[in-house]
This record gives sequence, C-alpha cells and structure tokens, in this order.
Amino acid sequence: MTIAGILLAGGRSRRMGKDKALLPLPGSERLTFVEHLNAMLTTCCSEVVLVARDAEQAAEYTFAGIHTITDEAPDIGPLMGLYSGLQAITASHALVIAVDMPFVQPAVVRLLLSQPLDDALLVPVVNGFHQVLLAVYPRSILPAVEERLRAGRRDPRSLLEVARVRSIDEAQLRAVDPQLRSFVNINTPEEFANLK
Ligand SMILES: Nc1nc2c(ncn2[C@@H]2O[C@H](COP(=O)(O)OP(=O)(O)OP(=O)(O)O)[C@@H](O)[C@H]2O)c(=O)[nH]1
Repeated sequence: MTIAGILLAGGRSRRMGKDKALLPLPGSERLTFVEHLNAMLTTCCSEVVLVARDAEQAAEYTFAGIHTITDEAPDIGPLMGLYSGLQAITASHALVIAVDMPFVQPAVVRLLLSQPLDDALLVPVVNGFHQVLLAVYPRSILPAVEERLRAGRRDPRSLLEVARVRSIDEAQLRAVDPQLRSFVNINTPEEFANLK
C-alpha cells in the first residue's frame, strides 16, 4: 500500500496575525514551516499535497514548488481540508499534518507509517487527547467525512465519533520522541517567540 502526505494550511492564522505556514523554522536560516514539512513528507510519502483554502492563499506557496490544491469551499475548517486532500490523492491512505506543527519528528512519522493499514484511523494519543492533526486517514473514510461536513462539523475530531480508530499510545510515541516535540503546535506570536 502507498501512503500520501497531506499538509493542512488553509486556516486564517488569526491568533498569529500572519500565515503560520510561512513562519521560519527555528534553527534554520531559510526554511519555512511549510517547506520543512513538505521536504520531510517527500522523503517518505508517495505524493504530497498541500491544502490551502483558496487560490489566493495557494499563490503564496508557489515559491516552494509544493503541489498545492484548494479546499472545495474555504473557511469550513480542517475537516474540509482533510476532505479536499483525500479527494486529491491517488494513494489509499494519507498521513495528515497541520502546517503549524513544525517539529514533527521523522521517527514519529516512521512509527505511524510502519503500522498495518486498513480502514481504521490511526491516531496518536497524547495526554489523553487524540491528535487528529498528525494522524493517518484511509481514503475510505471520505463518505463519513462528507456526512460530518453536511452535519456542520469542522474538526476531524468529529470523525472519532463515527469511525473505527486505532490509537498509538503515549508510551510508543515517547519511545521515539521522548519530549513529544512532534505534537507542539504554534498558534500565537508568544508561542513562536518562545520556541527553541
Ligand atoms: N485546508 C484547510 N486547513 C485548515 C482550515 N482551517 C484550519 N486549517 C488548518 O488546520 C490546522 C489547525 O488550524 P487552527 O490552528 O485550528 O486554526 P488556524 O486558522 O490555523 O488559526 P486561528 O485563525 O488562529 O484559529 C492549521 O494547519 C490550519 O492551517 C481550513 O478551512 N482548510
């Protein structure tokens, strides 16, 4: 089975005040979050798709040479990004990463990609919370995504109520990423300023 990478970048970054995807990666002189995550996914996925909310936002990423598509409709939330991304890929499954998680560790990606793939969602659990924005989704989940969107839901978390889920527990995650850096997500200028 092949697995695609989907980067979700279609949010408005309101709390940050500027597009989080284009923030510079700490410790790197020139890479943005989106370039860094795209480069990582390119090494392990059969295809990588970046999902922006609309053509105007997508145009911001042409410099990075990333295959960018747009949401079927903008501003419906990451569930719409997932829907649009899953429709665009040819692989049977996708590793989905929010573009505001710049420290996703290759070892965690390898752990996720080494699991048996079937029709279940494969979701890491940290502090008791399912990490739906760093998880593996089968394309076969698309009808359920469509149903959730029709019900007015915006968050992939709502799939946990209707889909079969296989959890990756915290001990497994800590074995490869002891500080769970992979699950740090950046929302505000303060959080960005405090990154090391
Ligand atoms: N494609 C797509 N991605 C989205 C959408 N909404 C949020 N995302 C992505 O989902 C991830 C989590 O988003 P949030 O941090 O909850 O929201 P945000 O819009 O980025 O930030 P705020 O405006 O500050 O809430 C980020 O990578 C977003 O880019 C959407 O409507 N479409």
